[in-house]
Amino acid sequence: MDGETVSLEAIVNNNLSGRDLEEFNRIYYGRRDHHEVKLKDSSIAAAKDADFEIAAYAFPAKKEHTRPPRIVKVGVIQHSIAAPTDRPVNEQKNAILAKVKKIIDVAGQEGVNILCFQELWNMPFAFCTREKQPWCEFAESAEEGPTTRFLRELAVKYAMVIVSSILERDENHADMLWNTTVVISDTGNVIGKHRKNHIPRVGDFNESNYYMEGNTGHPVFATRYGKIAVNICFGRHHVLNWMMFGLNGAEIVFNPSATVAGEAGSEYMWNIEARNAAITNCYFTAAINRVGYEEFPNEFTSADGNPAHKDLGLFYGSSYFCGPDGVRCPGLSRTKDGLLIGVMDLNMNRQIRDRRCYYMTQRLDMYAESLRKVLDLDYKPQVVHEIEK
Ligand SMILES: NC(=O)NCCC(=O)O
Repeated sequence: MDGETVSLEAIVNNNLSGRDLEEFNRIYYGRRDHHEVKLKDSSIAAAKDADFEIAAYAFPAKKEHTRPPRIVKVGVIQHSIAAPTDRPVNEQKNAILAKVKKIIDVAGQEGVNILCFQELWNMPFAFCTREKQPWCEFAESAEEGPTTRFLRELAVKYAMVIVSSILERDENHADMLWNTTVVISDTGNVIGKHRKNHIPRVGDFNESNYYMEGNTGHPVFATRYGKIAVNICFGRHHVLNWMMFGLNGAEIVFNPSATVAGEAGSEYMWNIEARNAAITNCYFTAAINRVGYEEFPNEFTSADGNPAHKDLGLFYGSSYFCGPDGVRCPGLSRTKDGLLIGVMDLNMNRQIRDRRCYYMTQRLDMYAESLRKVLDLDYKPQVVHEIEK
């Protein structure tokens, strides 16, 4: 990935210093100082060895009289694929698992409590191709498949909740495929799963050829470390999707994604959407994207007049966290594998809710009534015209 911009942060840090940099940080990130958290020397060495970036930031809340702090260490991993896409399915999958295990081990040693990966992390994002073979063979059972079994052991070993986005094959329902995120408890049990609610039909994202819109609603998983939910990739463009997780009590919402720099993925929106969701819903968000180019054996087009091509473009990484106050940390790089850790005091959610009253001022009743009317076949938009006199 020579020649690619490394990150927005690199551009800013290479060009600003002193008061200008502080002012940029205050206005853009929401605070002058990123509250960097010190990492173990062994983690830094392991990251260097395995060639991934590692960074950690704190999101402290105010001290309260009646509740102790609720500090949770949250980790997200972004990574590229690990073997060419023309290799046998299991070779490709095992290569990714082996590579990512090194990052999970570092997260475990850093005491990460909840860890989330990018969208469909154990396979190439092959849905651009529209080919069914061999890509459908990456699908596995959410509860009993090899990826879940692999992670269950690590969840127990590190007392870590793991949020794993995979291509699911539901053998109990006629072998159907789903884009599913599995939530594995620190006990090693599968707490539950959520299926992607909004399936893209844009650019090369031809996912609707493979799976349908999810049927699991907006579940919030009550883990030992906090209540979490998953808004899978394209769902980040849908504000009501984010809202429902908040209404169901989510304290942290993960957005495992696979998105590219072009119009279909809209890199300029990436830094806004999960951040806006954190603000309007007063919860923490974690946006996680894939990294690198994934070239497929056969060319494909997207019926947009552009020449046929073999890859979707650059998956630009840039994973980040945002707090309910809208303060975010620097993102990981656009080009490199990475582990980002956020040390979050979940007390901040209620503190911000009390202060800003966004839930209290929400007017759900008014919107429920308006939405009911919009769904009527004979709905007329509420547009007021000037009356000519
Ligand atoms: N994976 C996925 O839903 N990508 C769609 C493109 C985007 O909006 O990011």
